[in-house]
Amino acid sequence: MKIGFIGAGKMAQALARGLINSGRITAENIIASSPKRDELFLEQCKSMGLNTTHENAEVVQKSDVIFLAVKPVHVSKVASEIAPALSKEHLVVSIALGITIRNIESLLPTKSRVVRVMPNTPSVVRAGASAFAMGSACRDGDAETVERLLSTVGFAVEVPEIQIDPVTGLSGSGPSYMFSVIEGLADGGVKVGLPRDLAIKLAAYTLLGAAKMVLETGIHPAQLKDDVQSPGGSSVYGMHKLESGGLKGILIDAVEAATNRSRATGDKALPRDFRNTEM
Ligand SMILES: NC(=O)C1=CN([C@@H]2O[C@H](COP(=O)(O)OP(=O)(O)OC[C@H]3O[C@@H](n4cnc5c(N)ncnc54)[C@H](OP(=O)(O)O)[C@@H]3O)[C@@H](O)[C@H]2O)C=CC1
Ligand SMILES: O=C(O)[C@@H]1CCC=N1
Repeated sequence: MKIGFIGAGKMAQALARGLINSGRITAENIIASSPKRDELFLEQCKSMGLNTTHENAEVVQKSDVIFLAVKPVHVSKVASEIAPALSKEHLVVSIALGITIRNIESLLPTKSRVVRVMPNTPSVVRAGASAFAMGSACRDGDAETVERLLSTVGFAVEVPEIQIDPVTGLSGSGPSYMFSVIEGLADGGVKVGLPRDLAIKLAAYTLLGAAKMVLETGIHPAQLKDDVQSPGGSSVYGMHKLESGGLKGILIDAVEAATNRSRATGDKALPRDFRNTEM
């Protein structure tokens, strides 16, 4: 299978690197494009062994599966550039924030096979979490193709499209929240006397271990939390501080705010005069 990325930025590179590291796709079967001004991203792709180009249409010509990995504001322009090169044999996978399948379909030739995916950057270490929703012209087997691709870089699940904005608020944006949690825990460790590099490692392993316990034991996180807190012990004192600061409430607010931002971005990122050309 030949994979193309239109947009060679952070998320495209995370997916490409994860795919290559999985051993299932080789770098020479991946091509990425970016505008001429963007030499840095393309140089990074070249150093991974990917084919690169400044022409978006070339990505389409050389790929079976084409990831639209550009910011939402660029989707409409990119769609108009690739539309003439698209055929019904291509699968177009959009990872753009907020942009609905209906809107992407309306920018491409009729019956274009479109999938909307919300991945996340831990795909780079094959610990990603992606959700995807299928477009109206997708064929039998397309969902399996997407699931197979995404599950080589982590967890992948098909959802109704209405859930993609909430997924964006949680797992799409979530790594940024968790990096801040690691940074904050590490700052705490440094404050009480740990060396910085050790504090960062301990914080990261703590998140990794907690996440693995949730996934591998199937036990509810509240029970796992209770199991750490001895009566009158240290953890409940720490927890009291976190809840005094409204930890769970602030996390809920964060997911909701990011979800709403995704919805609002989709509303305004595309021009009103959607094109709909014949294939
Ligand atoms: N980063 C993340 O964690 C995640 C991002 N996403 C989504 O993925 C998409 C890309 O995000 P991200 O990788 O972070 O962004 P980046 O800015 O890192 O990458 C976007 C890339 O698209 C290029 N680009 C801009 N215009 C065009 C064009 N006309 N044709 C081809 N390429 C173009 C940019 O070039 P230049 O820099 O020169 O403009 C850049 O290389 C966004 O829609 C984002 O919402 C989804 C999930 C997670
Ligand atoms: O913040 C963003 O725009 C993208 C979408 C999800 C994660 N990053």
